[in-house]
Amino acid sequence: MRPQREYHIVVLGAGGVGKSCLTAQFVQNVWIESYDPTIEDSYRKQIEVDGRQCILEIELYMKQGQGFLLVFSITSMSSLNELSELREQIIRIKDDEHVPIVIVGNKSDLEEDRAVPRARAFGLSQTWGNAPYYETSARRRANVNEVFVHLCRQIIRKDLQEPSGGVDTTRKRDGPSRGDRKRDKGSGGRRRSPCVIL
Ligand SMILES: Nc1nc2c(ncn2[C@@H]2O[C@H](COP(=O)(O)OP(=O)(O)OP(=O)(O)O)[C@@H](O)[C@H]2O)c(=O)[nH]1
Repeated sequence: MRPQREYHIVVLGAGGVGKSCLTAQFVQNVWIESYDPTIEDSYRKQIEVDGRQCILEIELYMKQGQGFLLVFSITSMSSLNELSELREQIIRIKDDEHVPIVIVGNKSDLEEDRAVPRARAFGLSQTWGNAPYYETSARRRANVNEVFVHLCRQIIRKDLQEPSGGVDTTRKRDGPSRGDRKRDKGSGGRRRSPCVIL
């Protein structure tokens, strides 16, 4: 079997778009109506992508992230508009125009409240060099695996071109626990708060 690699993913987007719910669905297969920060500490997931075992770990720090899920809510145009600035920050911080990004329009179960036409989000994805665009529902667990797998696949592809990208899975982790980070978020405001999976 191919060796395991560990990849760092960052989930970003405006407050309330569903970052925590998407993550909980992906990692734990649960729908959390009202997010409870106390169950956060086991977020780390091993998946197989194209025959490779990958450990996904979501990081708080953009600098560490190798792939980014940029999440908005299809019920909020402003949440889509916030993504452009986030992408610029990512490119600046990573110093890489081609950093793996997947755009995620969450809350697709709320079609009747849609404020972002699909074509609008798709248009944005095209201006970002055809970044993949998915509509997801954390509530219905629609397209949840797909966004993480697609992002992981992009990271793998990049990792194969620039092999220093992945992280040795035996390395020691440092930094605060996910719970600490989530609590910090409360004092730092809701905008652009990352969802951290460890
Ligand atoms: N209908 C619907 N509601 C959702 C979905 N995903 C999340 N929500 C709701 O949206 C609200 C915010 O979800 P969170 O996952 O906490 O959002 P977040 O982006 O992590 O928000 P912050 O922690 O503030 O950054 C919650 O009330 C969820 O129940 C979805 O797919 N469909």
